[in-house]
Amino acid sequence: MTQPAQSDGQAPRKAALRMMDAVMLQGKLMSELADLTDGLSPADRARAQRLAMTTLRHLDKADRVLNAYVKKTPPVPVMNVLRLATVELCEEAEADHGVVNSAVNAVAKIPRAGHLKGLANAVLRKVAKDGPQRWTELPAARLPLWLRKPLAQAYGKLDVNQMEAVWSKPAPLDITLKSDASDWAEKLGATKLPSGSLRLENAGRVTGLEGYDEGAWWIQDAAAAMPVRLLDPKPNETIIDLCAAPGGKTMQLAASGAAVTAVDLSEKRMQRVRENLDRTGLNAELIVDDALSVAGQFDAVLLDAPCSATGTLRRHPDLPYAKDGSEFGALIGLQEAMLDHSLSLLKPGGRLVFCTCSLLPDEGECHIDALIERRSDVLVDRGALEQDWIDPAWRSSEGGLRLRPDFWRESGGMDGFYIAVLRKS
Ligand SMILES: C[S@@+](CC[C@H](N)C(=O)[O-])C[C@H]1O[C@@H](n2cnc3c(N)ncnc32)[C@H](O)[C@@H]1O
Repeated sequence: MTQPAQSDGQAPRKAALRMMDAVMLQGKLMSELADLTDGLSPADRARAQRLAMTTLRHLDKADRVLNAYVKKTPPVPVMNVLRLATVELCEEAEADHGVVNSAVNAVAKIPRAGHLKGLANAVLRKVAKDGPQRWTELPAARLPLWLRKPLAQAYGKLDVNQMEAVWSKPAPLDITLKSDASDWAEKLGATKLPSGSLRLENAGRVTGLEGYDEGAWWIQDAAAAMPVRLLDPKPNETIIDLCAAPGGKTMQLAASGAAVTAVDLSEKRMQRVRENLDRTGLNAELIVDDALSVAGQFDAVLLDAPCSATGTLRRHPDLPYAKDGSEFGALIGLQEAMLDHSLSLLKPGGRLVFCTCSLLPDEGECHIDALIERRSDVLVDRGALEQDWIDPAWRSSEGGLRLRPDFWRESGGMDGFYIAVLRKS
């Protein structure tokens, strides 16, 4: 098979711009846009994705640099060309001449905006001259207001600044080991985090790392591995994992020796769970269905409910620009229904871990507050959070665990998550 030829650098830029336009104008997530890099070599595809992600990560900072030179904001596709070029000049320190020329040519080809190429040229020459210095003086990029406002209400502006500082850097690679009694930290040159996950800086190609092929570990953010650590699964317990794909938590549960049933609505995403279990040599019964339709009685339930994913912005800087919060009301309703249904799957005395990778209290703390009000047979298990790797300040008043991106920030932060351990009488 002939490989697509390596390009001169224009193809990745063009693809990055197509992706940014689709995120900002059509509300698409980067994960839905793989077809926009069709025909590119693997190296160009990776570069296109990196350019788009880096520009989205620093978008507000690029706008603040550009605002000094742009009097009237041009249409989004033109603005995206300017933003990409600004990030290349200021964050990536690419050569001025190539970046400016490429951007001017890109603007010339935008339908009904070609006449703005002169503006692009003038603005970017100024950015090339003064932008890199200004870049170093600016604080980390701010989130769009629709998301910044509720986070500032929940955590205060200063703490949101700290979260934004963590989000301005790419995430390290965290992995979960199949068996804790192993020397993988040493073999991989990784740091062992207090919760047991391993962290690698600049990991490179994941599939090339030692232990990947033999399934000794899997990629999982340290925060995402905490719900199962708190569920504390035991061999032969029956555990149902609701909303399981791509299966990070399913593998943790299966590795404990529990009898695991994993449920996900998406056949395509469940295929990822199958592949992950095959690679790691772990077992679980897989059911493709709506979590609200499954029946049975289990010793424990893990509910990792679908949510806004606002805790995962380090790896998904596209999310604040693809979304506007309008879908979140429906998600909050679904989470409440799933929480009630999960409790119906629990044997008396059983335990349920509810979690979301969200920073919005409406998708975490508020659910547990409301649940305690409406169910006298459910208790929040505060004792489950008495772990030496849990900072007491992470515990919230209703008894759950609030994880934030700026926790462990000296070693690279973590995903935002909410976790509560519940017991049914
Ligand atoms: C946050 S992800 C789960 C991550 C997973 N627990 C892990 O650790 O790898 C949410 C999942 O919920 C699934 N989902 C959404 N609505 C669902 C429903 N009604 N029933 C079952 N699964 C659902 C999605 O397909 C998605 O895979």
